[in-house]
Amino acid sequence: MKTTREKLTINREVPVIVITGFLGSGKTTLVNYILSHRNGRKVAVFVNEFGEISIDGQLLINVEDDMVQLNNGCICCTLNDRLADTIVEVLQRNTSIDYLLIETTGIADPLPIIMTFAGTELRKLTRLDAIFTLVDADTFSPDLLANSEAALNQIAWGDLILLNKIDLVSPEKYDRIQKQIRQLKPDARIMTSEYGEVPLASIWGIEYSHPDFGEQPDHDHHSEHLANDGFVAVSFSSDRPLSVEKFQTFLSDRLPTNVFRAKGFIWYQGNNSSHLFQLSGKRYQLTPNYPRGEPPNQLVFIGRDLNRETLTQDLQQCLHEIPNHEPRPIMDR
Ligand SMILES: Nc1nc2c(ncn2[C@@H]2O[C@H](COP(=O)(O)OP(=O)(O)OP(=O)(O)O)[C@@H](O)[C@H]2O)c(=O)[nH]1
Repeated sequence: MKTTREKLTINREVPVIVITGFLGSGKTTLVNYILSHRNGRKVAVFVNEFGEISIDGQLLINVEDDMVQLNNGCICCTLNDRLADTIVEVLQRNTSIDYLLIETTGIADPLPIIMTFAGTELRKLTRLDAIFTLVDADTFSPDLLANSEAALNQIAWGDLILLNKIDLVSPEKYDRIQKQIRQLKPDARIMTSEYGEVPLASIWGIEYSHPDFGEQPDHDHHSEHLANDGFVAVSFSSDRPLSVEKFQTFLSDRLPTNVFRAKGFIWYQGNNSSHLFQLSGKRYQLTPNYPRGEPPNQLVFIGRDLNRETLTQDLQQCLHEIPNHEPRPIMDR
């Protein structure tokens, strides 16, 4: 790691925006909004996803060269060192980058990430401008904070709390959530948004965060939140189409109540294109006409104490049966 950094000769601090927030709160939506309003700025995006299959990476707009996917682990714990190395590599490769945008997983504790910027050699190369914490106004409840250390720390460390999905809540619920957030963080800057649409003046050139933890010893800023919060991701992929009826029945009758978030691409029998499937809390949404990737069915389910085997079997049961079909291997984890 040190060797790579020693080679780097940039004498400016590249501003960094960290986008955090609980599962399904709207982080990817906000990243896309920011990217579509970057006005010529060169933005490198780092996307961290929980689960082996990258879905968010496929949903981001126009970032082919300057997007780095950090999968199968969480940058606030197992991938922490890799994040620092990868950032150095990207800055080295592309010295004209104006901004770094980091999208955390929904179960990330932002503190170790802040420490990566503020307490390692990265503080000489980057400047942590802002930590945006998205809160899903629809699914938010004080229970979430009581049961998830990550959700609590996301609010505690956010420079700006973005109360997103405001279209889904009544003014009374909105007032209640605001009060609940202020109980935790009395001086919170709170903004509201629909689909991450925020005034651009609140994004570029904001210098909210100035933490300086001094140089920290390596490996000193890992988090135990995954073990504490008990979240697991179950990924499923298949190159056989799903039966619409069977998948709908699965969603209404068999989907475990402890699934908090699901996302991915699904291909129904008889369709040429895929659907984007998004489930957050109790709501789900299917958006048609997504290009069929390989394999065309890619799904990730995230929740607490999920029974991997049962969920995988249930999804396999949703596949369309082709008469005399020779079973092909299904990649599941
Ligand atoms: N009604 C409504 N839906 C929204 C809004 N913002 C985002 N969504 C939807 O919420 C779902 C989750 O949004 P994402 O942007 O993928 O959320 P995320 O925080 O990246 O989710 P993770 O992948 O779990 O980290 C998608 O179906 C979005 O279209 C909003 O303001 N209102």
